[in-house]
Amino acid sequence: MSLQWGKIYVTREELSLANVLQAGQAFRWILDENSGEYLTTMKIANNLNYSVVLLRQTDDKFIECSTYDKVCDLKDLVSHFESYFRTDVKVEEMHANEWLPRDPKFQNIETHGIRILGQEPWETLVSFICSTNNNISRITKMCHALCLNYGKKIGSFNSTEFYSFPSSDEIMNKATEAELRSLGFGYRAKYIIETAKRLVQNKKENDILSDTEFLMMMSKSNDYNELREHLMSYSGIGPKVADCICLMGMRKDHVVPVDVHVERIAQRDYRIKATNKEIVQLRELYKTLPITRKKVNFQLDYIRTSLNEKWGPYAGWAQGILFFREVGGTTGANTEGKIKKRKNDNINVVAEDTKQEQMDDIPSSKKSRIKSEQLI
Ligand SMILES: Nc1nc2[nH]c(O)nc2c(=O)[nH]1
Repeated sequence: MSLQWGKIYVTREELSLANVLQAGQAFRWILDENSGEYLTTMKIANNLNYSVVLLRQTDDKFIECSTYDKVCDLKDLVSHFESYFRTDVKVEEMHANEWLPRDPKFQNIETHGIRILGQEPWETLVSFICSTNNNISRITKMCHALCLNYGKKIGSFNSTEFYSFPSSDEIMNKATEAELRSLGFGYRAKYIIETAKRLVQNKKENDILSDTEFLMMMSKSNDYNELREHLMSYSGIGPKVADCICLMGMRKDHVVPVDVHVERIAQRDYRIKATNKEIVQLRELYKTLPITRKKVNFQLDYIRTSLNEKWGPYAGWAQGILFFREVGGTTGANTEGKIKKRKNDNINVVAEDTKQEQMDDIPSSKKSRIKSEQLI
């Protein structure tokens, strides 16, 4: 099949597909190791149905995008990916004009072509429920299992089958907790079922059919604290997961998700620690937000607000760069159905020693060690 490709003009310093698509933000991109193309399914433009899309980066000045089903013209596809990759945000400019003047530590920090994605919020929400106490390899496996078992088949290309990401209705109607447990979701099985049911109920009460539309409505009509309160009302969503959804699924660029890795950075590099007085102030702030008050860890929340103040309106992007530096590495699916750890794109970086481990082929006795190394 001959494909037509559209060009998105963005340099490799601003966007490295290898460092962004399989590095802990998105979990459903599949790499064709022969062609170097990345494939997944997405809803394009205003289309309600999923299409198979392809991306490649063969030049340092642009990336290229295509789709098998020609769901829209190339101009609209290019616009879709400009929005997905948030090309309106210039990371090099942010580094020079926002982060470096506010934080001299950015003098020694390269951006590695990393940027925050503008993903579909429902898929982001479910993916980050799966991310709790988990590594990229297993999150990837879970996201693909959801699509294979509960999504719609979109097509089969070069013997790889592609599925949509299941809606909350599809999960509610087709999945059970026991089945998800048998697919390897562990305790997250219950969270996914309960969350899908609540979202179906919320959509019904608001007379909205689409998960994307409901979550975007919540995102637009609430300030950050209220939005986080809403997100944390779903089963399995705590402050870190809620903040990842805000940042990577709702374009809340200032939000800094704080997990053990960011806590380590904050304490080691910035000596951030809340005093009792600061904790009391946060408690007071959350007086009208009972779920936040219950679920939040005040020390971690203080780190979140401190880093947000330090790095400014695009603090979440600064976190993304430090997170990649701290946790490192890319891991994702290939067209043979294997999940592999890969080398980072070494744009102005010394490549890390990333052995091409096939996670699925590693004996389970060793897996627990690898899992704990890669928890994100
Ligand atoms: N940029 C980030 N990616 C992430 N993945 C994940 O699971 N957590 C994070 C995060 O905090 N930042």
